[in-house]
Parts: sequence; C-alpha cells; structure tokens
Amino acid sequence: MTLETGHLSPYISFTRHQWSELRAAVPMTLTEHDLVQLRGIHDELSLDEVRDIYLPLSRLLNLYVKARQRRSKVIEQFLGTEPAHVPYVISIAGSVAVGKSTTARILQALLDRWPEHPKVELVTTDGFLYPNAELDARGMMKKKGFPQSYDMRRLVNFVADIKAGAKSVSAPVYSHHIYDIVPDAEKRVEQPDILILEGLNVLQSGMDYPHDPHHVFVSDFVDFAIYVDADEHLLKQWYVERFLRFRKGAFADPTCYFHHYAALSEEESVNIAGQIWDEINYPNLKTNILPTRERASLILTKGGAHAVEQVKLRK
Ligand SMILES: Nc1ncnc2c1ncn2[C@@H]1O[C@H](COP(=O)(O)OP(=O)(O)O)[C@@H](O)[C@H]1O
Ligand SMILES: CC(C)(COP(=O)(O)O)[C@@H](O)C(=O)NCCC(=O)O
Repeated sequence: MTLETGHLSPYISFTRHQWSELRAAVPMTLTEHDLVQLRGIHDELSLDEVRDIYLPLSRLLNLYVKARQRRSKVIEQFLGTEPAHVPYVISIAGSVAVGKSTTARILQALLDRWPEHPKVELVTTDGFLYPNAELDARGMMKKKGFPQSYDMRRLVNFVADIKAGAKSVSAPVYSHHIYDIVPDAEKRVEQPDILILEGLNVLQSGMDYPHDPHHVFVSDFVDFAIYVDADEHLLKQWYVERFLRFRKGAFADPTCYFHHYAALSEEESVNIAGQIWDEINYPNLKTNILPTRERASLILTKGGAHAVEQVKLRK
C-alpha cells in the first residue's frame, strides 16, 4: 500500500495483491448459491477476480453503508425526526466497454449475500438518453453518450427523488437491441436499500453541460463513486470483441438495429466497430469521461483479460 505521490494525493494506492489481502480480515468464501449467481452474469468471469477484487470491495462497501446508517441516525436523533428510508447510492463510471455493467452486476450479487440481504437495485443512465428521433432531429445520432445526448435534469431529479426516500420512482428504459429508448417502458425503483447507478456520465458536473448549465449534479446524491479504468487500446479491443459477439448472436434478429451488420464478414465487422469506436466512443472518453476520473471515491484499473491490477481508494 502506498500513499500516492506522498501526502498530496487524495488516494491510497494498492497493488492487486495488497488489495486482495484486505479480504483476509473476514473469511469470505463463496457459497454454491453465490457461484450460480455469478456464473449467470458472465461465463468468462474469473472467480479469482471475484475473490481478489470484488469481495474486498464488497466488504468495504458494507462498512461504508453501515457508517452512513449510523450517521443518519445521529441526524434523526438531533432533529427528533422519524427514521427515513434513505437508499445508499453507489455510482459506476468509466468508458463504454470497460465493464461498467458487468461490475455493477457482480457487486449486486455480492451485496445481496450480506447477512442483512439488502434490496439492491440497478439502474443504467442510458435510459436518460434522448430518443433517437430527438437526437436525429438535432443532428446528434453520432453523439450518443456525449453530455448533450442526455436529459441530465431528468436524471438528476430521478436520483434526488430516490435519495429523498420517495416510495416509487420511475426511469425510462433504453434497449441496445433497438438502439433506442423503449416507448412506454419504465423501470420502477421502490425504496431499495442500495441503488447502483451505472453510466459513463455519473461523475459529470454542470461544467460538462455548458449547453444546459445546472447546479445540482448526480454526484450530490451519490454516496460512493467507482470509476473503472483501462488503457485505451484494451478498451477498443473489448468494444470490438463485444461487437463481434453481438454479430454472432443478437444481430441475427431482424428487430435488432444492427441486423444489417449480421451479413458482414468478420473483417468488415472489425472495421465497422473500430470506426464507431474511433468516431464516437473514443472522443467521448477523452473529452467527457476520462477528465472525471479523479472525482471518484475508488478507481479500479484493469489490465488484459479484465483483471484489475491497481486499486486507488480516496483517503
Ligand atoms: N470482469 C470481466 N471478465 C470478463 N469479461 C468482462 C468483464 N467485465 C466486462 N467484460 C466484457 O467486456 C465487455 C464490456 O463489458 P460491459 O460490462 O458490457 O461494459 P460497459 O457496461 O462498460 O459498456 C463485454 O463483452 C463483457 O462481457
Ligand atoms: C448507450 C451508451 C451511450 C452508453 O450509455 P450509459 O448507460 O453509459 O449512459 C453507449 O453504449 C453507446 O451506445 N454509444 C454510442 C456508440 C455505440 O454504438 O457504441
């Protein structure tokens, strides 16, 4: 463990080995039930990864949630108010294809195994993208994922309502299959104990939205923010590999937005995916996502095969 660049860095930095040892304080074996849950998330997910990286993280989060609950009790005692149900909000940021949604699902499965069995809800911010018709009308179809493609005010209101203890809050739903917002669909969030909010924009603030300046940010309602990081060459590789996997599966369905790509050769598909990466996702990463990394409470840096090599925890 090192205090990065001395006392000036806001982070404590851990190698993979140092971090993995932090689970030793509590025996953390996985039960058959856990294994079945985790296998369902991803067939290539390595259990070493779960044990070394995500179990210590789940232990840390458990401590943070309990500390937060104690703090809320103090405030209630001071004010003489009734206990309110305030969900703990964890955000997960990072590039497209870095593994945000996989990380979110692993954490959801691990948090679920705590003795208290908290209700853990997962929401992705893509539901707050403007529908294609609107993006198209504004000439922004090639800007999906950029700040101006989101209804950020609606997202901030959504998280604020949840944090205010609202009984039921609804979010719009995005489908990667139709590559658009699903008309009339909604995701209802009803007072979870923990909300995991995943999306490339969750660490962005008002200054990232000069076209729509706002003064209350998603981060104002987030208790613990995680940024998943990786070298840009790996990110492109993972993006292309995911595209190729979709080409073999989902693209075959005529209702899929990318159905016309199903007939492409492997080489052509690699080129198309590379082009989408170079023209949309990479510029977005450089301009709008990477600059928010150091706002996170925790940074997970992955190497090849999605193995986390370094962990940085805000002091
Ligand atoms: N821990 C992991 N182990 C193996 N593969 C992973 C892991 N995390 C992500 N992947 C793979 O990397 C690609 C991107 O992951 P995904 O969670 O879809 O990213 P994001 O939500 O950031 O766009 C997917 O093909 C996914 O299967
Ligand atoms: C939908 C996304 C913007 C990610 O949204 P998020 O859930 O991170 O808010 C991204 O996956 C995407 O579709 N980008 C556009 C370019 C592309 O097709 O990859």
